[in-house]
Parts: sequence; C-alpha cells; structure tokens
Amino acid sequence: MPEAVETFDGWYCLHDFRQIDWTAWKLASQEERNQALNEFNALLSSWEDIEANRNGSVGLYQIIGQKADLLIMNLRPTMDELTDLETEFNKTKLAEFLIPAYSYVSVVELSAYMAKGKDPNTDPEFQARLKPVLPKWDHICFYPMDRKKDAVNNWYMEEKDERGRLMYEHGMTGRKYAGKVRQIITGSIGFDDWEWGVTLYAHEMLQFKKLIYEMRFDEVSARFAEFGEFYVGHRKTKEDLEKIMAV
Ligand code: VOV
Repeated sequence: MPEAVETFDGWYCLHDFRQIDWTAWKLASQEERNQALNEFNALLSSWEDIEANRNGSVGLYQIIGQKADLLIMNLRPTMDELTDLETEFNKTKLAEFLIPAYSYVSVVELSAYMAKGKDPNTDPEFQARLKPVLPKWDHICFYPMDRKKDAVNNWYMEEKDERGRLMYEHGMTGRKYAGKVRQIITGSIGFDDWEWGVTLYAHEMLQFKKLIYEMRFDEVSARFAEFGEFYVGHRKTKEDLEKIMAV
C-alpha cells in the first residue's frame, strides 16, 4: 500500500468570515457604533502586538461578493489560543453586528516531498514558513480543497514517488508566480470539512485567476483536485474599516 508522506505542522489557523448586519448597524446610535469600532481596534492592536512578538499573525480583509463581507484570519501556536480569541471576539460589541458566514480551521502544513536533505524541524527557512507572518499584500484568495478518492483517481492509492513527482510539477508552476502570488497551505484533515485550505496573496487580483487557471492543467490538479467555494478580497487596516463601517 502507498505510504503517507511526513508532514510538518506549524501554527494553527482560523479563517473567520462574517457578514455585516447593515440594518442593525444603521439602527445603532453613533455612540454605540464608535464604541464598537474602538473596542475592536483595541483587540486588533493586541493581535498585532502578538504578531510583532512572533507569537502569531493576523489579517483583516474585506470580501467581495455575497458570501461574506469581512475575513479575520488569525494564526497561533495552539488551537486553544485560537478558540480563546474567537470567544473574545464574539463577546465584542462589533460582533453583535456581524453574522457568521463561514469559517475554516486548519494548521500550516509543509510536506516532506520537497525537503531534499534539509531537516524541517531546524531549518530556518522551513520554520519561517511554518510560522508565517501573513503577507501585507493587497489581495487575498481563500478556498478549501480535497484530493480525489474515486475509483479511477484516488490520490491515497498513488505511490509516494508518483505523488512526489506530481507535487514537484505543481511546485514548478507555482514558482513561475514568484513575487506575484504567495501561498499558505494549511492542512485540515480531521479539523474541517475539506483536506486543505489554500490562502493566496497577490499585489494584483488577476494573478489569482492566471495562477489557478494554469495549475488546472497540472496533472495533480487536473486528475486529483476538488475545490470548495472561493472567497476573494482586499487587505484592510483599522482606518479602512472605519471608512467601510461609516454610515
Ligand atoms: C505561488 C504558488 C504556489 C507554489 C510555489 C506552490 C508550491 C508548492 C509546493 C512546493 C508544495 C509541496 C511541498 C509543500 O510545501 O508541502 C505544495 C503543496 C501543496 N500545494 Fe502548492 N504551491 C502554490 C500554489 C498552490 C495553489 C494555487 C494550490 C491550489 C491548487 C489549485 O490547482 O488551485 C496549491 C495546493 C497545494 C496543496 C493542496 C499542497 C499540499 C499537497 C499534499 O499532498 O501535501 N498550491 N505547493
């Protein structure tokens, strides 16, 4: 039987998608709205401090389309810390005006397919990728995915060397987008409904489409990839959020 590839797991990750309840927000007083934003800004600042101390990372994004309005993405060394911060956020005033839209629980994952003699447990480059500072690039694209397990194409029945070959080809396509798209692959087998979360960053939106389209022709995606829903959006600061929420 084919054997599993060793995985190296880094920080835990919560993608928290929310919709703004505009009706409730507009009914609130200016004072209540200010209070909600100030409290959230303080919480975001505390998460940014954690990022500065290299104990996690945070990103705030505005999502386009009707699936969600906001995405708050947090990384932490343990899942307990993520659970706590989710609870803390849910208790804020702002959260009273946000409707849960979707969430994804996963852990930053690298596999040994590409390790090539390096020890991922000590190699500084591997370690930095396992505990990443989320890129401050303008645009984000997130989607969950699976590897196929049907009678004809079953990823888990392929030999390890063959999977390594397919992943190598995948990596070569990805490398063409160096400087244009950055990827954070998170593993979610046993944690969420799909097997991986794909979080991409770009300076230019169109690069997501170009990369994902090109990858569809790689054998590993063409034969073995199944995708969930796509969410795309833009990175936002506290000041941007104040403008978004202004009514
Ligand atoms: C900038 C783009 C880019 C680059 C450079 C890149 C490179 C690499 C390398 C070198 C490796 C293997 C080693 C490791 O690091 O784990 C991976 C791994 C992985 N990828 Fe990837 N990927 C990219 C981008 C990228 C995209 C756009 C997708 C979605 C697929 C698509 O069709 O939409 C994807 C998926 C994955 C997955 C699900 C895995 C884990 C598979 C597993 O079975 O373990 N990935 N990926």
